[in-house]
Amino acid sequence: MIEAVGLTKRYGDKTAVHNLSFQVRPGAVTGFLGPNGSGKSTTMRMILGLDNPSAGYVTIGGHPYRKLPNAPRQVGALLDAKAVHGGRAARNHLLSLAQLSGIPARRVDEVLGVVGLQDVAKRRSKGFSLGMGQRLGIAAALLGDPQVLLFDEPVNGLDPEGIHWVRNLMKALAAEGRTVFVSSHLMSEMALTADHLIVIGRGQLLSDMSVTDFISANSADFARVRTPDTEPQLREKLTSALTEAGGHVLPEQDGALRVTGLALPRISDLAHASDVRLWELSPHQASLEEAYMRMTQGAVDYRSTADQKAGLQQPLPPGAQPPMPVPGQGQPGWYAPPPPQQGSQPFAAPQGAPGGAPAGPYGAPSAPGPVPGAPPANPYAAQQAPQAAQAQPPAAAPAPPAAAPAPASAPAADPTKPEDAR
Ligand SMILES: Nc1ncnc2c1ncn2[C@@H]1O[C@H](COP(=O)(O)OP(=O)(O)OP(=O)(O)O)[C@@H](O)[C@H]1O
Repeated sequence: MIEAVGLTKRYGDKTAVHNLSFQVRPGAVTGFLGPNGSGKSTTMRMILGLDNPSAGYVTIGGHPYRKLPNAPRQVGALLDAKAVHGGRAARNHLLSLAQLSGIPARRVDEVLGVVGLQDVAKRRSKGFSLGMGQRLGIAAALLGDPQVLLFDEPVNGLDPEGIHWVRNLMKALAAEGRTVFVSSHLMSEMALTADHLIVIGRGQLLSDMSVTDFISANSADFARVRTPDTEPQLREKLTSALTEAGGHVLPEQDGALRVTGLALPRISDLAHASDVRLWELSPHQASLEEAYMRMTQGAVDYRSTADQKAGLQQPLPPGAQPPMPVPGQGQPGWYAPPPPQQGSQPFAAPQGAPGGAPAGPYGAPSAPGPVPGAPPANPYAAQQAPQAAQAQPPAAAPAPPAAAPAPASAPAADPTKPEDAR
């Protein structure tokens, strides 16, 4: 088990991680989610003893990483897949790591097979694609057959088949009773892979719960209501009636209304009592992706000036920043999620539940191609530059920081800067 207590990391004026406490248990995949710059890599580096906490502590199996006897046999990590000697053949890279930790050479060939790199084992890794680099990094993490595994963005650069394989690998490792801690930006991917989620924003804990609970606590049911386009006054009339009845009404881009806080039959009755005809009254549920974005919205450091999430958010006064989310209460100013109790919404059953893909043996990297039942891609995934990611078992060498520091002042208001300025 990994346990963090009051973990804090400051770099000068910048607090990268603030008073973070959580546990990562064995036998489950725990997803570690947060926007860019929220402190995921910093937390992982502290877990692996590569950075010292400014306050608090973190242990693995009750010991700080640096005090673990034969740590590479107990903990494996993929932090930055580019942290390899590019001139070395893949097999030789793994062999040198194995020799440093007293791991027999036959294990190198085993892990090459597990990640599907056996045919390119003699090729220099500098010619590897991003996906091959990730696989090599995962091989390095598995080398010591450790009980505890940390993966920082393991699916970065992988094609759908690779993503599917990583998903099944994580699940299989957890099913063997190992502790698997995986960071990602992709809520949709984590919903399929993880059993438990830890969500942070600006270094602070926003959520620590099972995926199932996260879905029921954060996926907001809402109704779409449309009045005749030809009579805009009916829309106004209905908006007033629904608001007076305690509903929360926001305009959709196509002229419909998005209503939360009122059941469908009640909306229908209110429309009838107000003498408003309806062209549409339909149940909907916000996706998990939306729920995650709602939760982390106030904790996003880098945002495009053309914000695709605008439709989810209530208008803010000019120049105002969204407030930080309050743990357990969601994001102020966003569509309010329903209260977490079950059955309070008469419409729309939860969708996007985890476990969409069947678990498979992790020694089969050539998994079937398209991911069945995979949710739509995160619209932000395409905006993010592929991140340098690298693999390296923690004992191999003191790792350089996995991510370069961001500029001291967040470029949120600067349209000349990319969304992820690092
Ligand atoms: N060595 C460092 N010196 C100064 N600031 C740093 C350093 N490392 C990280 N930071 C800052 O700490 C914050 C958290 O960074 P971190 O890399 O941990 O976030 P992250 O959640 O992993 O981000 P991403 O998802 O983009 O990889 C950022 O604002 C970053 O700029």
